[in-house]
Amino acid sequence: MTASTVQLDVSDFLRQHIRTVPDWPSTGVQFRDITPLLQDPRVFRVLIDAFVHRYMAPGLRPDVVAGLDARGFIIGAVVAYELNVGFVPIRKKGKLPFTTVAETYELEYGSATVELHTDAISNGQKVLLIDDLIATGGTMIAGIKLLERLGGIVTECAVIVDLPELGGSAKLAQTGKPLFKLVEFDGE
Ligand SMILES: O=P(O)(O)OC[C@H]1O[C@H](OP(=O)(O)OP(=O)(O)O)[C@H](O)[C@@H]1O
Ligand SMILES: Nc1ncnc2[nH]cnc12
Repeated sequence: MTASTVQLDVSDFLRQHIRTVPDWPSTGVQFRDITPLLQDPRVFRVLIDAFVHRYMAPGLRPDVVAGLDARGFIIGAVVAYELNVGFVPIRKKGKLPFTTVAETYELEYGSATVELHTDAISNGQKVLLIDDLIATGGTMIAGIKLLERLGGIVTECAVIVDLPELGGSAKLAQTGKPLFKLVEFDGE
């Protein structure tokens, strides 16, 4: 069995546990809800292990994991713990108490600002940036900008779900940052 065959099986398995909610939070949005992936301990373990196995490899092992508010925290923190590296939260505006750097970006349904503590990253640290999903790519690219403003090197971005129709993964590819994704929803 080839490695790509194994990855496809995991992808199909995880896809079955993602719920699609039509017209939420607004008309026309097909919301991909990852909470069922977390509810069943067996599924949650398959999900986390898919990330951990990849990033345990010496060439891909980060110095730190950064997670995007809020669903990126759920998986990012567990992956960091399993890799025995630290975890850094990138939060929505107004939540971090210390001095911050900030980036504003557009979403599929609105706009947002994310912030990072100025002492969260050391110069030259290799960072794995994790979120649950990439849609337009605004959140992920804002996260990369924040981490790199502090001297971090974002070696890879990782998500559970890619929505390629919304253009985010193509936009991210233009930045030269690799994207690791487990499930894709395209035109469904
Ligand atoms: O690629 P983009 O178009 O930027 O969209 C992706 C982002 O949107 C969702 O978060 P949301 O802002 O809804 O916040 P939440 O995690 O707090 O629900 C999702 O969890 C990603 O962070
Ligand atoms: N369609 C979608 N489903 C879940 N999270 C999202 N974030 C942005 N677009 C989304």
